[in-house]
Amino acid sequence: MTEKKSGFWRRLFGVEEASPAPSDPTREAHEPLPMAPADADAPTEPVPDAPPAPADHVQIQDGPLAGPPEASIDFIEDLEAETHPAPTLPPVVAPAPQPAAEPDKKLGWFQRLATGLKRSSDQLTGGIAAIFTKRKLDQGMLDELEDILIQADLGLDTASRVTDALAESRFDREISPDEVRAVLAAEVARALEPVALPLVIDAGKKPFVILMVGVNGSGKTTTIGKLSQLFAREGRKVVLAAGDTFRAAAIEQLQVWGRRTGAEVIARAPGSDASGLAYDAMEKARADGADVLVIDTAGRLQNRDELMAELEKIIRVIKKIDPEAPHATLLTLDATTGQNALNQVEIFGRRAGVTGLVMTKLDGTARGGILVAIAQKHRLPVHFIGVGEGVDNIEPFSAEDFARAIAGTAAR
Ligand SMILES: Nc1nc2c(ncn2[C@@H]2O[C@H](COP(=O)(O)OP(=O)(O)OP(=O)(O)O)[C@@H](O)[C@H]2O)c(=O)[nH]1
Repeated sequence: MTEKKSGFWRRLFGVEEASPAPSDPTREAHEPLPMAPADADAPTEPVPDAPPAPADHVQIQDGPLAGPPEASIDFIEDLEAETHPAPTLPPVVAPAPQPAAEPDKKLGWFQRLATGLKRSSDQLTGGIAAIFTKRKLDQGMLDELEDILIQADLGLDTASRVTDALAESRFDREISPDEVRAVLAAEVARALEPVALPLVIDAGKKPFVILMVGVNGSGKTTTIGKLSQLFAREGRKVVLAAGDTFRAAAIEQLQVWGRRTGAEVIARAPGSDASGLAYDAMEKARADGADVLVIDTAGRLQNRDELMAELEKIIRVIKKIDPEAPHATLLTLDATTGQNALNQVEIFGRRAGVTGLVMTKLDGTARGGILVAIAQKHRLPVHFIGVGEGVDNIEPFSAEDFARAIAGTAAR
């Protein structure tokens, strides 16, 4: 099959592909990606050397923060009500732990997942249907399939595995699109299985500290709202820290989520020192006996060194109170950013010690296969995926469900 494997690269670049390193045959031979252009407009907060403010300087702002009218809570809620009717929420105070998902609830989630991944799935299944038209499987069809899988951002490794599996079992025999989709689902599940790991909240850590990091607009604050809802349903006491101190609207957005999910929100005025706020939030969450503290941070492009240094400072300050914290550092990745997400994982991983991933906005792209490429390259746990803005659009990540949804095969 060596002739087939070189097909995509030869056709694309007129050259043979580089072989993966023999020591790690499952990794892709990715060139370092070009950095995103520097965001010259992003505000740069000075990082003072002074130690963080003592706990009694905590400002918990119950009322609206100062800011333009379009950043007010009322405005945001009115706007959200207009554009996204608020989902019905359960009672916010100490709900009882939920039993395991019932079959129809599980099916409901799968349908939502399949709807969310429809663009990616349509792209793949449409391409497969066009190639596999009751003909005997030949090399040309395998090459075309490989192109489609690579265009869907699944990565060369998975694309090759799928075509190899088909070539081994079905070469020169008739094959239907359904059979190809089944092989695709199996290979995607196989690639994702090792990284589909739940976010385990260690009840022995009080609070269990989660730091959310990611580039601007990748979905940190929305994911915090969803997680807060999830934790509240599990009966946990949650505190949220509005560490995105650059944007008044981000602080207020978090306060809205806090109100909706029954979580206390620790905030300071816009422009405050983010590491000082993180310190205050740690002390307050600890004093209150919170189970989970989730710290929001300002979005930052991974190539902005001074902003990445600020993130490192936040982590250092958190460790002054609990050397083991943060217990989880979650990177939110916007699926629509495509290949740049690979670069984000690498740099945030190096600077902030990312422990797990949340991929958001999979409903907004036809190239959701990027999750598979990331899983194979970086091997970081994928805890959750986002397929919608609503508070209920979160569920622990399941490799098999994702694979079936993206390959357009039926639910289990
Ligand atoms: N369609 C869709 N939209 C999402 C999803 N997750 C987040 N969003 C939207 O993406 C936009 C940005 O989300 P935020 O949560 O504000 O992102 P952020 O990372 O906190 O942004 P910054 O504070 O600018 O760094 C909002 O309009 C969200 O509603 C998702 O899974 N699907």
